[in-house]
Amino acid sequence: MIFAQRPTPPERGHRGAAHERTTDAALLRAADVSLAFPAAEGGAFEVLGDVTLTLRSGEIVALLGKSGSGKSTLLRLLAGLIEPTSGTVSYRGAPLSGPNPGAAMVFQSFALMPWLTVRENVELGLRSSALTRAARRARASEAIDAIGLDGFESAYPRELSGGMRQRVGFARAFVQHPDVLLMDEPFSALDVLTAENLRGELMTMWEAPQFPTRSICLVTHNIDEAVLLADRVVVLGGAPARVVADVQVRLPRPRDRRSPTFAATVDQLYAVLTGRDQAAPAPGASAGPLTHPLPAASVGGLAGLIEILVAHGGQTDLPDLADELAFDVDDLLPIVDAARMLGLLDVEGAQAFITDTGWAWQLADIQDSKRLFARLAAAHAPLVGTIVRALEHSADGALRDEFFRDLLRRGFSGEDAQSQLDRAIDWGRYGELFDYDAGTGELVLSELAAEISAFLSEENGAAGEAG
Ligand SMILES: Nc1ncnc2c1ncn2[C@@H]1O[C@H](COP(=O)(O)OP(=O)(O)OP(=O)(O)O)[C@@H](O)[C@H]1O
Repeated sequence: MIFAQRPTPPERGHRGAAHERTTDAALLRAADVSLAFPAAEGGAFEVLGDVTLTLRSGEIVALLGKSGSGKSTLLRLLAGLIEPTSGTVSYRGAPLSGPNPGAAMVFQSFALMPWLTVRENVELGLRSSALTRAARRARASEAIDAIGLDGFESAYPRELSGGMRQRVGFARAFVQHPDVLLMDEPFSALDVLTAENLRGELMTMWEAPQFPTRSICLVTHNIDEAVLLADRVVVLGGAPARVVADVQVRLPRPRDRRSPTFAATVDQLYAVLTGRDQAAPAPGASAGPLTHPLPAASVGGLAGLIEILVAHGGQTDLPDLADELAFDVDDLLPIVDAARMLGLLDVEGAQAFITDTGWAWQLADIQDSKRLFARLAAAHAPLVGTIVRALEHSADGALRDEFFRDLLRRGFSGEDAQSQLDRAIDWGRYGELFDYDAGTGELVLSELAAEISAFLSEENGAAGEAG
């Protein structure tokens, strides 16, 4: 590794090995930052709410959270690529007013220019520096060697494998000798072995005394990766997102996935990600379609999860289950959240249990299971309940999908609004609460919905009297 052999670039000064360079010095700090994007139909879509995060010299911080929790948005704020709606982001004590001068980014998609060679892509990292052409070339060669791309300087991205392309992405960041390296899911587009290899190489560089970067912030949705690489795992959750946990990983490097502490830390993070404040509201809690989105799960996915739990005797450890199914946390958690939202499943720590309702759903015949699902969806899935009520109050029990899409676009981006509606239609149709004609875009109330509504209002009335 070149960074392990060459002297430190003069402008950065010398540092000790990674474990010796940990200090309390704040390199990069987001203080009480909030960020709202304009919603598709006016209004604002609040992604981050009062998030505070400090990156200190000598540490690797992983940002973990479910899909859409605002991890990439926070990383872009730290990079100075977007401005917070409120709060400040400062680098070495100075508030940012544009791209962060001390940070370089690595992207999931590699973000290479297809018409430029490897060397030219790497030199792009220095396009705004005052270095001479010769100095740029020398720095590019150093970065290319460091990441094992020597011999490929004149190749074009299309000639390279995914792993080699991401090496170019790394070299384009390293060439800047960044104080802080910001990485947005850098390994998730690579195959398992390539990703593992590149993670190992990054850690070897990080441990080398001459590696110029003092702090790394890594966005990931992979708990295992976070525990493998980070000194601290910061979990984002909620809507708008805030920091729901900040977990120290006290394991020596290189880390052993088989160590009990590794497994215990993974379990702890699973418990945070599936915790009450992370998931949908408790059944019965008041919640709306904009504040409590439907988790990304199909009815088939829900049924599959419950069946798997039944095969495990009704209870399982979620990290073990994810391993067994070769699933990422991102694949499993939305289904777990949806099952909890509907009251089919309960989670304590990293353990998931089927509830009595879950057993009843699993054991019922097809018609009864549809009825039960309809009742659960109408009562506990806010958007499904809203659609049923809106159809009931329409003149002929029918409404165009545009009506709901417009409502959702007050709180979500256009794409997210559409996926929320698709999910609600999937759930509602399965439960035969309403039908949907994709050709005309019309949602039509079914007779069952009226029956269920009457049942639910009776139930609510009884609960009100009891309360
Ligand atoms: N430029 C934008 N305009 C409007 N909405 C946006 C924009 N960028 C992101 N969002 C929305 O903000 C939310 C958070 O997105 P972000 O990409 O930060 O989440 P994430 O946690 O990184 O998700 P993932 O793991 O799926 O990449 C999402 O709902 C996304 O649709």
